Amino acid sequence: MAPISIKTVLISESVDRRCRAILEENGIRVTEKQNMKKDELIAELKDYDGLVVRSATKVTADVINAANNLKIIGRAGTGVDNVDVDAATRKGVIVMNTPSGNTISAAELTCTLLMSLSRNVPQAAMSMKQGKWDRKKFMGTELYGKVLGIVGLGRIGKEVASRMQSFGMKTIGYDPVTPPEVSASWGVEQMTLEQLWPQCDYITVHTPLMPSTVGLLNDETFAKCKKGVKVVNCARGGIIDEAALLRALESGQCGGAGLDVFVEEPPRDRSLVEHPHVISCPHLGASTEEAQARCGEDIALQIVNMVKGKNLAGAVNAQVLASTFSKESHQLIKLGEAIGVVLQSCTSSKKPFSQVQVTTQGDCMKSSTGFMTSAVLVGLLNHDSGCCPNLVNVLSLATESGIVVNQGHCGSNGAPDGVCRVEIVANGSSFKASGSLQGEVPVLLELSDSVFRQPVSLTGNLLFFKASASPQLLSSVAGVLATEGVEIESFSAPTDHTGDLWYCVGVSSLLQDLSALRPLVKEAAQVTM
Ligand SMILES: NC(=O)C1=CN([C@@H]2O[C@H](COP(=O)(O)OP(=O)(O)OC[C@H]3O[C@@H](n4cnc5c(N)ncnc54)[C@H](O)[C@@H]3O)[C@@H](O)[C@H]2O)C=CC1
Ligand SMILES: O=C(O)C(=O)COP(=O)(O)O
Repeated sequence: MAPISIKTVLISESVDRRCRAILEENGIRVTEKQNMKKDELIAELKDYDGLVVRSATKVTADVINAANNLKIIGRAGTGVDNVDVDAATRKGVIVMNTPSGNTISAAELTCTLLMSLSRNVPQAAMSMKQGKWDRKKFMGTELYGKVLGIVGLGRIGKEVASRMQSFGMKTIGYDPVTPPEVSASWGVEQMTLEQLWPQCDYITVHTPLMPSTVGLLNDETFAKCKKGVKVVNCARGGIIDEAALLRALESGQCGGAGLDVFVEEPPRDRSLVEHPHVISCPHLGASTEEAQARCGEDIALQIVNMVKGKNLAGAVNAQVLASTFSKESHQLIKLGEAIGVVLQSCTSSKKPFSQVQVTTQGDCMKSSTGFMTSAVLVGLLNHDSGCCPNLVNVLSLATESGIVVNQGHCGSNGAPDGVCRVEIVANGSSFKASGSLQGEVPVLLELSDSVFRQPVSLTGNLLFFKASASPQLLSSVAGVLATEGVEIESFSAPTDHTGDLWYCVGVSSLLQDLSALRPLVKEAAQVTM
């Protein structure tokens, strides 16, 4: 892929100074501006190519849609729920995070809250500060021998498990993705949530916030738990339903909660924070010097490596891009886009497209099918008014336009290796094109039923026309072009000579108006590559 140019970055939160330093060392201008209201952020962001945030900046659809230069949103941390990733994808903006930089810190805070819940440390410390010496009130329980349920066995869940095992806790858990044998290898027995709830003395949640995890612990599931169960949420506010938690605390069904995160941050409703059995922190899971240094450094390096065309790490919405960071793939993307452009120009009177099928052929294209499909779509949709397709957003743009996209790969079976075949359906008719690389140059091998004798080099100005073969065809076309002051630089004719077929000439400049060709040809289109 052509390197993405990022010249200016806005950092809208307190991100470790290494982030700014690394970006600036690599020629990127950085502005740091914190605590902006939404309108200020919208006004400020229009001048930037990149935005770096933590969890407090709400990068909503209206912020993204107003930021016409924005190419990347970097999250110096894990959760991207404060970023409207779908809106960013539609706008062609890459969203990337640094998912492992703060794992240990979040796991350590979780363990701290579990331990504090078992021994009432924060409440005891407060009472000491008030001059008291209350040994009876803060009687605790051991963690040893107790059961800890871990919901979400990803990076943080795993680290919490191994730490709490060293206290002699039995760790059980649930995760729809992590295989049971994997979690068993780090001492967590997996089971269904129905089986898990009644067994736990403590429950800690470590999932992302998404529709399936909102309210995982609610009135119904609290009722299935042991009376007095203690819960910790160091993941995202709302995974434990806040109203249900308050009710469970008041009824004694829940014996205590450690909360680092809230649905609204800071929470205006203080009922949970002020509850005597709740200990809470102002979203401190990642607030350690080490985690911030890692996340700040990681996000800056990831952006710099992407800008330099080295690799794409941490992208959450642009997986197709990750495999495009090689010289070979740059040329293949050019090929895909060029085939798309040719097809869109030669069928422009027949739009809209309803289907696009992209097939890569031969072993050397095996891992290219995904990005070739996106590249072809970029070429096909490039001229649609109001949409700026790129490899990040083009699949969603195509789906939104009702285009059915299919992709596949086939062996070459004796046919040439390294060919990209495209078939589109527009207004019920099918059109095909295929191309490949000759050296580094993208060439067109076929267009509809015309197989070119001399592959068309997809560079410069190209004039395509459909006509029936005749000995005078080229000289007549050349005559019209000469009248318009346009020189022919190359000519590709089809191998076949029957019926109406496509021809292509490389020209010194595009014609002002194609109508001069109309008496000679059935259809004509011109493109600049
Ligand atoms: N409090 C803080 O400052 C911090 C909070 N976090 C939050 O912690 C959470 C976990 O982070 P990581 O462990 O790094 O993420 P991860 O992606 O490594 O792990 C999340 C796990 O949750 C699982 N999961 C998804 N849906 C589930 C469901 N319905 N039930 C059970 N498991 C489900 C996934 O399969 C995955 O294994 C995230 O929400 C992240 O934003 C992360 C760092 C700091
Ligand atoms: O990384 C995460 O998911 C976090 O919640 C940390 O958030 P923060 O960077 O401290 O605002």
